Amino acid sequence: MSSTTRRPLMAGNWKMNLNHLEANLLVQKLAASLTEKQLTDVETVVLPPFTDLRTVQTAVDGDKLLIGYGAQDLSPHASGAYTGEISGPMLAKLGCTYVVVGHSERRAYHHEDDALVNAKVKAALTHGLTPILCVGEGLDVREQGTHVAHCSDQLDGGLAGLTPEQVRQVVVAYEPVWAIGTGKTATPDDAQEVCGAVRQRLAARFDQETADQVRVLYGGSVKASNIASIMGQADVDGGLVGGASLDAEEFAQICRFPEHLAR
Ligand SMILES: O=C(CO)COP(=O)(O)O
Repeated sequence: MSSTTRRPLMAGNWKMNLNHLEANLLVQKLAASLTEKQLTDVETVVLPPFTDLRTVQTAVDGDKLLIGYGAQDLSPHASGAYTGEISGPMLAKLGCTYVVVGHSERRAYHHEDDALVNAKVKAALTHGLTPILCVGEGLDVREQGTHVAHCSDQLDGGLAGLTPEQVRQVVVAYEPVWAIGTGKTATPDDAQEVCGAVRQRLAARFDQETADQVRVLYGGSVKASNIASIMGQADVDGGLVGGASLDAEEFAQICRFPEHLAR
């Protein structure tokens, strides 16, 4: 399968930004900025904070918007005495299709290790959510030149114990930590190097069909001005966009990247 048969995915990770009123406005503006064809060609997804999800669901359902949505994290548990946690069944009930798992900010600030990330990937799949499994190296690892091995290890850890059928349900996002929120984007070649290595690793650990089907995103200072060159890479199937997804017009321009490729 070539990259052209994997449907591009642009996912906006809002992180801890926007209240529910601002969320409603942004989703309406985003939908108004994209045509039905554009939303069909490029899967467009927003990942708001938990407190905005019900509002986003109401906007999407009420106006039948072709925008998907999901959460930024989930509990590995389905229910119970886990104060402050949100479960997979709760997210599924709100119509979420995606959930980010193992974002570098959660690995760094909440000490999430590969075992917990793996449990969360499994919880997402059990409850019918598509996990967006994040991998990525810090600057120290990049400078040592061991970034491919580092990301492969995180991939192995996140997908441990899964069948090839389950892995085909997963989206992988390569987000070099040194490029997140820094304005320092990886070059298209940097993105391709690791996204390609992720696909090779999937083929080696599972099978070629699985590797061909899994979508691999790039994230880290993605903007309207750099998305086309990143999407021009064979193994990059989309973007996980932080800061630029908080601006409806900028994110819509990112989602319209095929127009820039055609030029
Ligand atoms: O972490 C990111 C998305 O998950 C990337 O964030 P920025 O696009 O703000 O660099």
